[in-house]
Amino acid sequence: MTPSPEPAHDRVPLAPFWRQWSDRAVARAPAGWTGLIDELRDLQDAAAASAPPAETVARATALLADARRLLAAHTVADDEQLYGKLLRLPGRGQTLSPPLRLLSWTATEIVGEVTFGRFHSGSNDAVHGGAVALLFDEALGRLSDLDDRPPSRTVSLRVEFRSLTPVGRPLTVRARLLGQDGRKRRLAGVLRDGERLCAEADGLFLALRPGQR
Ligand SMILES: CCCCCCCCCCCCCCCC(=O)SCCNC(=O)CCNC(=O)[C@H](O)C(C)(C)COP(=O)(O)OP(=O)(O)OC[C@H]1O[C@@H](n2cnc3c(N)ncnc32)[C@H](O)[C@@H]1OP(=O)(O)O
Repeated sequence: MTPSPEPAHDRVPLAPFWRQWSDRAVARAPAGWTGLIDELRDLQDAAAASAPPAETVARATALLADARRLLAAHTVADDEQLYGKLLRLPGRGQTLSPPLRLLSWTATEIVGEVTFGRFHSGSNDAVHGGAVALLFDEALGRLSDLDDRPPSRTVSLRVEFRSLTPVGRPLTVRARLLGQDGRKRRLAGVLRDGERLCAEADGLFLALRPGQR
């Protein structure tokens, strides 16, 4: 299959480890795989936003159970899964966090755009705080491992919620690498709705030792 990467994402430099990880998943992904993931994301938003009558609930539940059985018949080990591994796509082929569309990047800073759907709403059309933290983990994690830096893992992530983060609007996320000390990388991020600051974060990421899992 050929998931068509957005032009900007296609140019993001991937370190050898991640290139191999992603290319292997791309090579194994069947035709239509990214369409399935997009449908799943839209389904999550539609379910969160709906208040259907009982007949619709029964029909949708049966359809979902059918789809679940179809997929479960092809369960593979974590190493073999495709979900989340398509690094050249904004959403990486996963639905846990909303697609992060990179607009620009250097070795020490990325700027991206993200739109949270109803699935990530807490209440008041505002994004759940845990989903905001998830976005920061994703954005800081991508910058931490960008270019030729070895893979890292989040050790700590602190989020300050400055104002409500709206659902359904394109937001800007900016992540910066503040410094590196051996295996330790300090990163910071801000999330804005236009000029308004929604949240900011700082995180510590630790590069894995060779062979470390
Ligand atoms: C399109 C572009 C794509 C680019 C391509 C990117 C692809 C990528 C995409 C994925 C983007 C998603 C990104 C999600 C990333 C996760 O969410 S990772 C999952 C969440 N994190 C975890 O589960 C971590 C769990 N913890 C661990 O696994 C282990 O504790 C760790 C992190 C491996 C560290 O263990 P270790 O190697 O044994 O390290 P250890 O010797 O304990 O500590 C090393 C140093 O760190 C310090 N340290 C350890 N913990 C702490 C702490 N909490 N606070 C301060 N210092 C600490 C130690 O004091 C020590 O310092 P020194 O003594 O060396 O000065």
